[in-house]
Amino acid sequence: MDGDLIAVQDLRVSFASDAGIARVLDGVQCAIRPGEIRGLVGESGCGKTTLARAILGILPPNAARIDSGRVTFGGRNLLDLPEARLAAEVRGREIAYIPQDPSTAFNPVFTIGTQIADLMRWKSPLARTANPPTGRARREADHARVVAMLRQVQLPNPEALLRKYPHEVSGGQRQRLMIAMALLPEPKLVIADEPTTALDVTVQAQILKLLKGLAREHNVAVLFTTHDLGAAYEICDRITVMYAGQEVEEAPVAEFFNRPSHPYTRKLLDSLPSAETGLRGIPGEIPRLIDPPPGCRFNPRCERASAVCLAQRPPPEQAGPGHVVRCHHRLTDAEA
Ligand SMILES: Nc1ncnc2c1ncn2[C@@H]1O[C@H](COP(=O)(O)OP(=O)(O)OP(=O)(O)O)[C@@H](O)[C@H]1O
Repeated sequence: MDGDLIAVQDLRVSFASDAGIARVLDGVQCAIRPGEIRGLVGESGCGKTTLARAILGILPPNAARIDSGRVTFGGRNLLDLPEARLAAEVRGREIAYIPQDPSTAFNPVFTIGTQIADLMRWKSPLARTANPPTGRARREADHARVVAMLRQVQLPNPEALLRKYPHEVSGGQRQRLMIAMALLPEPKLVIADEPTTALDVTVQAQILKLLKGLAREHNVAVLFTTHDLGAAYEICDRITVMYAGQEVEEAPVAEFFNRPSHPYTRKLLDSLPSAETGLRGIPGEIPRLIDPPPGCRFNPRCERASAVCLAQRPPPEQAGPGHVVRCHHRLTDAEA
């Protein structure tokens, strides 16, 4: 759609393994507007990380294959862009990445300051200005940006922190550093892949609040993958639900929680623990992606499934403003 920052269209990705070919993304559609915070939710193994990695061009080269699709960003199809251009122009610059576990993102043998200086050497926004300063002037200007950004992510005493090694700071501080490093190149999109999974609950909430505040302040869009619906509720404008490699529903956050249209979304919401119901799982199992169910992949677990659900994947249908659902038997308002 016109005005989208990024549009993933009909993306199909498969992984080769000894057991056969797993069709991990099956015709995924997902478009994000500038400045929007988008949640990508679904159970473990539904393909969230694979979608994030496909956008960034960092799928494992020997195992993964892109079978079809487009990722349109800035008028280009990122899937067609040569790796050298993707690395130089897009990844870590226009699209930044915050990984699940920040401890693996740092090199343990260099100080944090050295690693951030290295990032700025390649990805500083100053390098993109008409007459960038050079030599010492550039280093000093970049350093001032780094210190200001560390203050924005609420890391106290930035100068001392830059002299530390990654193991000398806490997990929460490392994740704040990752957010700072993602924002320093002034990207248009940040892909945050389960960014708080490795942290304890109170720190998680602080980091999510920080990420949301900074994304708004810098007008950066965020693709936030999570299996935690509570976290998605806290920070997202819109939510896309994936099931076994297919996106099934997309809705503005209030609509998502109040008026879900897809039976799977309903079950996901019902599986949230509450005082009345306790913990409830979703009956049945996630399908094997080597021989997935035909049509709508949720059909074996869906009480509403009929012959058409096995014959054809439902096309996207409008269920409200900005609300799209793929279901042959979607819930009515009364059932939602
Ligand atoms: N390198 C790989 N080789 C083979 N299969 C893979 C590989 N990476 C992922 N897969 C498979 O792709 C499917 C989707 O995995 P993915 O990590 O994208 O899911 P996810 O929704 O991000 O899960 P999680 O929430 O656990 O991170 C899974 O079935 C997984 O086993």
